[in-house]
Formats: sequence, C-alpha cells, structure tokens
Amino acid sequence: MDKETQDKLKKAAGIEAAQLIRDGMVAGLGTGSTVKFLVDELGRRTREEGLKFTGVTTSRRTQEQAEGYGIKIIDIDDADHIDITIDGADEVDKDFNGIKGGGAALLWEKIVAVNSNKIVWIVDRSKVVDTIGAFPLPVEVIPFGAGHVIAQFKKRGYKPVLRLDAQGEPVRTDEKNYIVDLHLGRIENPKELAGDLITTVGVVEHGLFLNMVDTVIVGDPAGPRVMQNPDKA
Ligand SMILES: O=C(CO)[C@H](O)[C@H](O)COP(=O)(O)O
Repeated sequence: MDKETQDKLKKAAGIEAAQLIRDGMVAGLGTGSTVKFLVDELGRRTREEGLKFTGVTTSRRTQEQAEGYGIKIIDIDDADHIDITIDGADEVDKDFNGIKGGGAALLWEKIVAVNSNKIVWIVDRSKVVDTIGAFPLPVEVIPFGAGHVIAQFKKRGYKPVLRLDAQGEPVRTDEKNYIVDLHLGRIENPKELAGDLITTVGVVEHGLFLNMVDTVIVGDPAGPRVMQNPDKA
C-alpha cells in the first residue's frame, strides 16, 4: 500500500473514532500518525462544536498537539478514571494481540491503557495480520547496562537492534529510556515471549499488548470497519 493511500485510511479511522468522545469524558489519547488525525478531528470538534472533554496523553508529542487545539490535558494521576483510550497500533491479529511502540511511546501507552475502561485502536488495514511479529517488537530498556540486555536478547535469538535517531544517537523515550527492536519475523507464542521479556532485568516494558483492546477501527478502502473483541463484549 502506498503512503498516500495508507494516510487516507488512517485519517478515516481517526475521524470515525473521534465520534466516540463525548462531552464530560476523560479520554486517553495515544501516539503516532493515526492518532494525529484523531486529535486533529477532536480539535475541530472542540472549536466548531464546543466539545468539552479532558485528555490524558501517552506522549509529550500528543500533549502538545492537543493543547494547541485548546483541549484540556491532565496528568494521569489526577484522573480518577479514564472512560476510553484511543490509540494506534503497529500490528493486530485475529486474537486481538497487538504490537505497539513504533513511535517509542509504548510504556506510557500501556500505563494509560491498563487504567482505561475501554480501549480502541485505530489502524489502516495493512496492520491487520494473521501472525504478529513482522513488525519489529519494541522493548523499552533502561540505558544502564543496556548492552548486556541486548547481548542476552542476541543469545536468545531475538535479533535485537538498538533504535537510533537521524543523528545516530539512541532514541530516548519520554522516560529517557532506550528502545530495542526485536526482529522476530513471527511471534508464535506471544504470551511466553511477553513473560520472558518482562522478567529480564533492565527491561521496563515491551510492546506486546495481548488481548487488551476492546475494539479496533480499521481504515479500509470501503470505509472504516469495526472489529469487536468477543472477550470484551
Ligand atoms: O505504538 C505507537 C507509538 O508508540 C503507535 O500507536 C504505533 O506505532 C502506530 O503508529 P502510526 O499510527 O504512526 O502508524
């Protein structure tokens, strides 16, 4: 799929999802190019329709964008609940297992997600896959001793690559950690892998979001379609 088509589908999914936000809600706002379209639409609704809701953001980037539209953003610890979180994803399979963290925001995204009453993902149709893992799995790692964590991953056959920015420096997350991308190809047993990663000392969090999402809105050329997680119905 070319980038122009993909962006169109991302935008359509973002606009569709923006309809889920209503006056008075506390809404988690994810990170990434698809969420950017969502926030643009929420900004439009705020200005043109007088929509009034409170946001909890999963990255400084999203916070800046939302505040630029006059959307009220609060700290997650000042939110006594989050009604709904809308976020993007890098891959999702039919069992509603997904990979996130392409935008290096997976830690805050997971913290916001687990504290939300409902989780909605917005993706273009290229992200719906049979088996996750073609997209390199992001893992957030503490900089101290990161070389040893990477060496362990190598031994386990995870094909780790430290994510670098355009200047060749390690990408830093909003928590100043590193991102190590695991080039796995296919993840046959995501639960086992998640357990292995989270028990590795030095790992803060990983981008496997397993059966957490309630609803996926998929941007499709025929129009956005909804995949409802039967486990969350
Ligand atoms: O997990 C994420 C950021 O950490 C994003 O939601 C994910 O990478 C999808 O991004 P995009 O909408 O740009 O394709």
